[in-house]
Amino acid sequence: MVNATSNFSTPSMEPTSAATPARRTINVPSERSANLPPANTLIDIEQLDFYYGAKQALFDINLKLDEKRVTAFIGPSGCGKSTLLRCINRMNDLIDGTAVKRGSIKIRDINIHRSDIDPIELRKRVGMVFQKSNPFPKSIYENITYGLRIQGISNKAKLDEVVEKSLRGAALWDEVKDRLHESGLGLSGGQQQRLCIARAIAVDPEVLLMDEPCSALDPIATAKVEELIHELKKQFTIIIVTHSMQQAARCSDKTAFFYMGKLIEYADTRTIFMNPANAQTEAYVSGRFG
Ligand SMILES: Nc1ncnc2c1ncn2[C@@H]1O[C@H](COP(=O)(O)OP(=O)(O)OP(=O)(O)O)[C@@H](O)[C@H]1O
Repeated sequence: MVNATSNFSTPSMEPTSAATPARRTINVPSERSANLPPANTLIDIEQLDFYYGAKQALFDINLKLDEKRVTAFIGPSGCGKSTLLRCINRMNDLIDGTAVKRGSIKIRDINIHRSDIDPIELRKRVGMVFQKSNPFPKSIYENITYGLRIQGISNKAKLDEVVEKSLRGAALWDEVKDRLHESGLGLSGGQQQRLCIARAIAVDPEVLLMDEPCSALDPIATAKVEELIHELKKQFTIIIVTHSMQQAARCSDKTAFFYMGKLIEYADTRTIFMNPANAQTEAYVSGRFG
């Protein structure tokens, strides 16, 4: 996936001593440059305040997410990355007491909280892949076709076509083409995660939200999913929450850094890791907190 890389250490703000932890060195692929051609905004988040009951979890988030690019959300535990991700397909609606109290999220200029928007339809357009792979206890074939069958599609030729296309899209076809009718639970952890990605893309979404999709995977399975993300962005807009700075640097075109429910800095990934504007971002990406 990645050809050339440039090594760097973030410039020091203070001398490293026994009292200060060693700084991280992040490799940012040279293709993650600021020279990407401009992209259209697909998702426009404005002045978003989000609450769990009385507790405010997101404060005045303003963020424009590019179409057919990969954006990484990074920041220390509890800063609101997953909350914001789940706002984008209204998954938080499923949690009692949650509310967007101010602001908006628009996808292609349509406010996703408009009264005529059906959250189930929205989630077809904005698919999600979770930290822990969660295949249904069904065959590989049925996992992929589940969403289509719910939509009333039962034509076998059509279902076969989508199964092959989705599994190829998730770089899993060659590994499972001879066992499509065996249980998805019989696959390895990495294969199960790619099966979940195949299931998500089978309904042809525009956006894929990925919440720490590799955190339960070994390095080889992680590398496969990262390679896949690189391929998938040709077709989908991808937003990935990750705790791995290396993963954000390898996979994403833009990175948003959050701290305590606020968006601190958002820029192309190379800038965030090599030349962040904000001292908190610099401290986080260089490993001095979080
Ligand atoms: N279901 C919930 N009910 C109440 N508070 C919640 C709920 N989910 C998250 N929170 C709170 O909202 C804040 C943001 O949490 P969130 O999970 O979005 O952070 P995060 O950056 O994704 O963290 P992590 O990296 O640990 O997954 C935290 O203070 C968290 O405790």
